[in-house]
Amino acid sequence: MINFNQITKIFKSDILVKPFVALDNVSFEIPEGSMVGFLGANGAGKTTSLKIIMDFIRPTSGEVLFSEKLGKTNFEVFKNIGFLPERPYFYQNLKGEEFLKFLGNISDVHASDIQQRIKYWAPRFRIDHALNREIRTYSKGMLQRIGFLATIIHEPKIIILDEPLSGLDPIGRKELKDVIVEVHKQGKTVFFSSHIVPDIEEICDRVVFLKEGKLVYDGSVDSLMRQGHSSFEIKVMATSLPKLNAPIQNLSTFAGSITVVEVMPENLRKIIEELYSHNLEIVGVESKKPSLEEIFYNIKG
Ligand SMILES: Nc1ncnc2c1ncn2[C@@H]1O[C@H](COP(=O)(O)OP(=O)(O)OP(=O)(O)O)[C@@H](O)[C@H]1O
Repeated sequence: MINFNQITKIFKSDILVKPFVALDNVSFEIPEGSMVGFLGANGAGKTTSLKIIMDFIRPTSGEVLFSEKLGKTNFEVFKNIGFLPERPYFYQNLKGEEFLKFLGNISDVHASDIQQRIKYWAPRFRIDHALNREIRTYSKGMLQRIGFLATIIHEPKIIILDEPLSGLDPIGRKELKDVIVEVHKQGKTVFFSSHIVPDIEEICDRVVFLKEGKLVYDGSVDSLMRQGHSSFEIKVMATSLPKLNAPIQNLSTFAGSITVVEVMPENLRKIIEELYSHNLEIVGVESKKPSLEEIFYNIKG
């Protein structure tokens, strides 16, 4: 649906300051119907990429290609994108409902459609109870939810959210993730940036990972998870172990009387045989899959 194609962005703020390469020949895709997490540490280039997609800034080289399903002209394309910036501006004196109506109006949505969409979405966004209150009284979680609702009031085909979950407590994050999932289930393509891997692992089917302005990964969460090597943990009833010949990954003691030996699958049998040959009692063997976070830590940029 959106193809970010060989984009480089160099910031040159001053003739005396060295130009800064914020994005270095980055390409990735946002396929139609997908939920894509855009991952990267602070300063990796996520916001810069989103600004380029939204045409707020121009790339130094490369181009953003939009599928015809989004529209044939720039005007049509951007009408089909809902964007929630990292720090959205809210009219504090407006009530929630007035704010949504205002935004629906400037997006040319018919008044009866705005009303119908508010009626449908507000309870799902758990904001219906506060629509008659001024926005100044909203919590951060409520602001994020009404901001997100505002981005879908004109029924765009794709929704782009810049760090929507940052600064929210666990309950606020769960509530917002629930509505992101709900909106995606209704057929919308979703692209959101985050630096929190478990959030992406939980709800996304694809992930784009940037590290210091370079693309490290663009693909499905499943195939990335398969790249992580599973290991096994063998729990042995002993406070220490004799020297073992087969290679082990890690050794730790647990509850003062159990030693946990981590081994790769190909060494599991050899280690078990060695432990038995020393008359040690094995009390458990468990497969240990790395989390997406552990896999990312190990990816080289
Ligand atoms: N206008 C600018 N002029 C110079 N450098 C800039 C400009 N905008 C961004 N940068 C630099 O580009 C790099 C990428 O910034 P960007 O905001 O895209 O990162 P990010 O991945 O969104 O990080 P965060 O998670 O902190 O928002 C940073 O080092 C930033 O300082």
